[in-house]
Amino acid sequence: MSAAIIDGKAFAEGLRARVGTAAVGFEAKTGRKAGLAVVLVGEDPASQVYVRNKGKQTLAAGMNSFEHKLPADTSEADLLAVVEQLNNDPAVDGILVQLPLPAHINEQKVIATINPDKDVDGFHVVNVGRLATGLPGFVPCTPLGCVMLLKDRLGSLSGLDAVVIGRSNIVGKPMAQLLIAQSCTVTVAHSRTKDLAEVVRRADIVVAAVGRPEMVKGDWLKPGATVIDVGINRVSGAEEGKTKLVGDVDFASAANVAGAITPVPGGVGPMTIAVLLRNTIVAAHRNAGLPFDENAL
Ligand SMILES: NC(=O)C1=CN([C@@H]2O[C@H](COP(=O)(O)OP(=O)(O)OC[C@H]3O[C@@H](n4cnc5c(N)ncnc54)[C@H](OP(=O)(O)O)[C@@H]3O)[C@@H](O)[C@H]2O)C=CC1
Ligand SMILES: Nc1nc(=O)c2c([nH]1)NC[C@@H]1CN(c3ccc(C(=O)N[C@@H](CCC(=O)O)C(=O)O)cc3)C=[N+]21
Repeated sequence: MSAAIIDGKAFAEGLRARVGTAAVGFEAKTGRKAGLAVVLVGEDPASQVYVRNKGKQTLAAGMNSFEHKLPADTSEADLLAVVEQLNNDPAVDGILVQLPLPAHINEQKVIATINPDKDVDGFHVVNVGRLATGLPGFVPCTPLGCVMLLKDRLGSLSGLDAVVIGRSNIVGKPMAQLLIAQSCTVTVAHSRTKDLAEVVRRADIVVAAVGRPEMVKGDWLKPGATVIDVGINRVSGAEEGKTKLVGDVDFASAANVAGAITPVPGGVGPMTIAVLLRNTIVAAHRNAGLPFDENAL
């Protein structure tokens, strides 16, 4: 193995500590804690773990955590009413509705109901538009976390060739927007891309957000490339009956060719939660009309 390991877990710890300091300052100025509301519909075990981790880390950063767990058969109208109530609650600065939602609920309708100024996930069309046009708004947590790791590692990204594999609204597309804003030359690959390995071989920066365990192999990479593995795939482990997490990149072969690579777990995942807390403290200050230098976080 020759690649440096990009320690997302350590970077996320530092970011959460800085958010915690800002949260103390917010409470001193306003007399109340910043608050994040997380809404979970249904009992998907993985989602329950994420929501529990978010709640714990929110409290640890000195903010209030409001968890709304609704049964899987909750109607769309009832969910929209919960979102409206959170929009109108002055103790709530950020709202996250855990995705995916059960099939009978229209996700776009739910996202459209969230007040864009409390949309700490950055999924509302208003925030998507703000990102695309370079206006201040909220940027989706996972891609913003990826850019933070890239800038920490590489400094300026200007002029670098970046390939994003995946074009989802929550990772691939906002990732491409952020890399354009960093002056990368960006290629977005997806399931219809011809000769993906050749496309990836051109890249100085590879971001894999596919959802296919260990798909990207070491011999697809330009030597020295920086590899950000967004994938979270639970697969059967070495021991009978046990599972483990792997990314979308075949870590063992990629680490022989890449210059630097994020591990799974311990890479992008912890950054996602830390950026969620960051977005929440930013939302709290903005909505209270308080000045705040978010670039200092
Ligand atoms: N670490 C974290 O914090 C987070 C991790 N994730 C993880 O990231 C991964 C991606 O998530 P998400 O974006 O929501 O997934 P989606 O399923 O929404 O999107 C997957 C994308 O990958 C593309 N794709 C699928 N198969 C191939 C293939 N064989 N070759 C090239 N492209 C392909 C799809 O192409 P097409 O559009 O043509 O169908 C699509 O654009 C998942 O593993 C997910 O668990 C997600 C969010 C946060
Ligand atoms: N509205 C919404 N916003 C999201 O941001 C959102 C979502 N819905 N739905 C699901 C995905 C996925 N996601 C992750 C968050 C943390 C880890 C994480 O902490 N991962 C740890 C490991 C966790 C474990 O061991 O299971 C790691 O990679 O080290 C992973 C994935 C956020 N998502």
